[in-house]
Amino acid sequence: MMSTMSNGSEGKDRDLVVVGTFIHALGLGQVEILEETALGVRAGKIVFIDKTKNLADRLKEFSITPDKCLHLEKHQFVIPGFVDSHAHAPQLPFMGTGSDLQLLPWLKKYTYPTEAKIASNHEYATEVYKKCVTRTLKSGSTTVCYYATIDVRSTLTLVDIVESVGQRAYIGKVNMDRNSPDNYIEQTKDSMENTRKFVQDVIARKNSLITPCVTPRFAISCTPELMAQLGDLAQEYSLPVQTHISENLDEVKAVTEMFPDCQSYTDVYDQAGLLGERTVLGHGVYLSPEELQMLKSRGSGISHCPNSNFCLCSGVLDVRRPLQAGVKVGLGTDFAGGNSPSMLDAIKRGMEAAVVTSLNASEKEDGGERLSYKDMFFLATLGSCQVMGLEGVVGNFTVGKDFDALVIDPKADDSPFDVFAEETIEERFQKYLFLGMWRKNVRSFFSCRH
Ligand SMILES: O=c1[nH]c(=O)c2nc[nH]c2[nH]1
Ligand SMILES: [Zn+2]
Repeated sequence: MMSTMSNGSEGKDRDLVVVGTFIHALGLGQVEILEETALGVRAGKIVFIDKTKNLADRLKEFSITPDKCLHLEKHQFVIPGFVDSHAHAPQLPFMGTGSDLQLLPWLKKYTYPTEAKIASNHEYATEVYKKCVTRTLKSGSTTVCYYATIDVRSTLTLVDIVESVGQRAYIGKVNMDRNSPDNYIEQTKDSMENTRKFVQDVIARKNSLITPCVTPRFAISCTPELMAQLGDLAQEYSLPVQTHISENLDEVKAVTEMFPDCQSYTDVYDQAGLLGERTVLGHGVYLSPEELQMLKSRGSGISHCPNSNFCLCSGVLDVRRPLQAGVKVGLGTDFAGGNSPSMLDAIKRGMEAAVVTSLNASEKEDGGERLSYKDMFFLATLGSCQVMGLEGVVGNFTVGKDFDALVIDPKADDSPFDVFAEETIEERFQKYLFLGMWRKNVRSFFSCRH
């Protein structure tokens, strides 16, 4: 059901015009359906979007020959590639297991041993990362914000693999200099030196699709000294930052006790200079109104990870709270805390979280209307882009942005849902979001150069 259209590495300079139906989000709750539309791409960028009836004029204007036009079938439609704003590449081996524990014991029992094995066994790391990137790409995530491990060599291998398939990614070498197992911990000095080495290596590749991301794991596993130096590094190289915040009550309590001089969990990161306009904070379930105000003033955003919040019994984020506070929000899979690499799954879990939070809200604290599938689609595309600072690059179909898209075919062989002549495009689109399957319904990706 999912198909990918590739601009192909050799095709980056080629012209392409896609003719058919396009569906994208313009903002929260705002989904636009463009039927009988022609979208022109030159050197990977969208150069025009017009009604099909004006196609001949547009081809002339851009000196494009008709053989460059790809006419989609009536039942197919194009959506932006999904943007997974929070994923752990080395956790793939245990995805789908380990939901018996909550966050802190889960890290000890499942996560750290798996990540330590990947950090010390390069062959294994290569196998896991190849499988991981294949999974995310086949799920329709053309952009991913990845955590790797503390090891530079294998994290660079993840960069190689992501580069080889043309996925867009932020990739972070994880930093951990305390409260971690003896075989999976760094000295502060080594952590910084290795991070700088990693950053410089990735920048030297000059691949505009891949950005090194400063990645202190979370406040519990990083000293204030390390976090402050990482904040300086992010500023020195103008880098994005990713970390976890306020995911689980035991975690929040531990952070509060560890940092008595900070006003809040958010203040811990603020004091370290880690809160900027491209800071992606995973979870944010228990943030206070004051913390949300601080995030808004710093321009930092939250990656909502509903699947992981359910699987690890962390809690249920009422996404309306950060949104109403003016904080940017995107959607993430957070595998293997979450048990799926698919953003279609994240959308479904996000809908479930929206139901739970609206049922739980008392009349007095009514947060407004329950979020809709349109809101979830926004979070999974443009919302995640806003959090990652990529809203000017991808996330929807706008002239000047990169053409980064999935061609959805509801009638693909073995499609997990049925279509009927009388249904509207919008109904078919909803069916895809709730019943579609990543590998079956996507026919091709655009902008992934593989
Ligand atoms: O969901 C999570 N996954 C992790 O790997 C992690 N590390 C710190 N906090 C975390 N939360
Ligand atoms: Zn995570």
